[in-house]
Amino acid sequence: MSATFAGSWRMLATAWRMHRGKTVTAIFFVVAGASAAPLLALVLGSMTDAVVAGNTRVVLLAGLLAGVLAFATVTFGHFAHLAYVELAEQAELDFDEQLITLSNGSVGIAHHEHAATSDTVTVLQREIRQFGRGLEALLNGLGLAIAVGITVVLLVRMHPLLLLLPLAAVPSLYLSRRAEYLVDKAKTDTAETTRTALHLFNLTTQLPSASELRVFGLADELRRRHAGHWSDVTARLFRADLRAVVLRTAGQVTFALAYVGSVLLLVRAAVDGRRGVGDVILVVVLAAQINQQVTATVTLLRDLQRMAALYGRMAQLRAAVRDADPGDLPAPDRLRHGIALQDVSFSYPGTGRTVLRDVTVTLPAGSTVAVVGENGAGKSTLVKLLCGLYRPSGGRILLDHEDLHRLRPDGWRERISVAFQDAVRYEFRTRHAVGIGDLDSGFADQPVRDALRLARADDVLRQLPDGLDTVLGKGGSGAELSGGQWQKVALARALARPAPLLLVLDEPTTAMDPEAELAMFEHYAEQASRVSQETGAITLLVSHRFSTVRTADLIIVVRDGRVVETGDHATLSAGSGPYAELVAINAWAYR
Ligand SMILES: Nc1ncnc2c1ncn2[C@@H]1O[C@H](COP(=O)(O)OP(=O)(O)OP(=O)(O)O)[C@@H](O)[C@H]1O
Repeated sequence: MSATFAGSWRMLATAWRMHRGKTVTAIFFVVAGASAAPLLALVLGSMTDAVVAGNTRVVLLAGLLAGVLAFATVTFGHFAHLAYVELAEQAELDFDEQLITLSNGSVGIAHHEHAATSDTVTVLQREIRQFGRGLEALLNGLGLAIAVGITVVLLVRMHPLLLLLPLAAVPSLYLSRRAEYLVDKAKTDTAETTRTALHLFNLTTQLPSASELRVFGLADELRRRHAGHWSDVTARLFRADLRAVVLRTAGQVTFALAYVGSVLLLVRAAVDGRRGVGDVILVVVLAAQINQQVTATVTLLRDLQRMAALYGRMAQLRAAVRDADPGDLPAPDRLRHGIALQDVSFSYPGTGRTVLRDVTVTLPAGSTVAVVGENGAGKSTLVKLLCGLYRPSGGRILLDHEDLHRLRPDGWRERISVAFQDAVRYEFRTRHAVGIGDLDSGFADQPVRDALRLARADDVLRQLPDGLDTVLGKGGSGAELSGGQWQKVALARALARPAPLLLVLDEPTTAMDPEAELAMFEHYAEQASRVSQETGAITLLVSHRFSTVRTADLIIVVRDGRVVETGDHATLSAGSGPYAELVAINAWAYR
């Protein structure tokens, strides 16, 4: 219960933060509307007594007052609704932003790997949309508390035993809480299956997978799996809902019995002449209202508990993404020695498998380094560690003798640039899809054009109907690009950042032909070597193309998570180690 109160309090604080005037307006109308209902019962009772006594003046006055109270009961809720519905929308936006901030706010991306965190995010994405109902429940709860207070006072005046009537609501409330817990638990338990079903749904309805689905004839198979997962989720949620309904019904039956008892109590008193007809009317109306109040309380509590759970999940997420001791040193202006990996090992969170082990290698300042190895060797993982997206499970990464994790994370991120293997396709205007690589440039024409030129993407730009202002992608009037063209845009984005200390090109050019890749890389490396004289910048290339790799100052060969060889092309290819083997296979494949 204390979590529900804490959640309610936070919800009120959220509404207050969104808009004070609207919060006060909503509270006023809800409270006034709710108080009007029990007062209406009182006035109706008095009016009935006045009718029986033939007192026309009181009948008229009470009638007028009853009209005003009935108007307030019926309409004030709508006025309140106007105020809180907008508050709720603002709050939902605020939650969306918090969720985005939390998902992106940590130094690394390790929290995305934890199934529990992923499930929390899945449930939050859905529950955030319920904030409006939660806020409505909270405001109505306030009104209800006041209405119940007035009702209790009026009932006790009639007969002390009638005080038991609201108490009869307690089992109902308890059982409702239990029911809510069961439903909430079922949602958490089914979150993983829901996520899989959503993934399958996206696969079967979206463009990126459409071709493979047709070629492999996967549509029926994926539809079957999707249906299977959804049926499983639906069945489990239905079972939880069923148990919840049984519990809630049991609680309400208890109250219904108490209601009938109270009315009988007053009817007997009226028959004995101890009470007037007006009192019977008052109690009949009040008891009916209590019934509504209890039903409303049960629903309200359910919504409030759901909101409390939302705040709880938000706190869990905040704790999950909080980084242990993020560094606070500034990133260096230049690299003097380079980046040294010392006995680095790594396992992805939640897996017991070591994908990098005992990696000890130095990337000298000012050099061009190539990482080669078979699929799954650990090349991209190495890149992610260098970017600070994960912390090594063992060993250290030193930047000029300073541990990478002692640096302020955003400081280091400002000094690196990466074209990832699976680069994001930003369906933005071209100037934005490239310009976000260097937000400081303000998406101006020249830097974006320079980056596109550096990435050898001038041809892509030439065919865009509105030049830099062409929206990329399928959506609306967008221009869809080929896989290689998307890669060039991603590469331009990485190259847009001026003078990074570490530029990583993680197979960003697989869709380019080898000559184009080599020309791009040589052109870039030439420019980079000029800049790196001053800054000691390192260019790290992950590639399977030996024509490009051979130009690197240092080649690192990774196999099964270990660095098995380092050196330059001439030395390594002259030997008989893994690199020479790979070169021979490559030469044979391309002969
Ligand atoms: N997010 C992840 N969670 C768990 N394991 C992962 C994750 N990403 C990669 N791995 C595993 O780590 C190992 C190394 O993967 P990595 O992507 O670093 O290889 P790679 O050398 O870049 O391969 P490729 O040349 O195919 O891109 C693989 O066995 C892979 O299954």
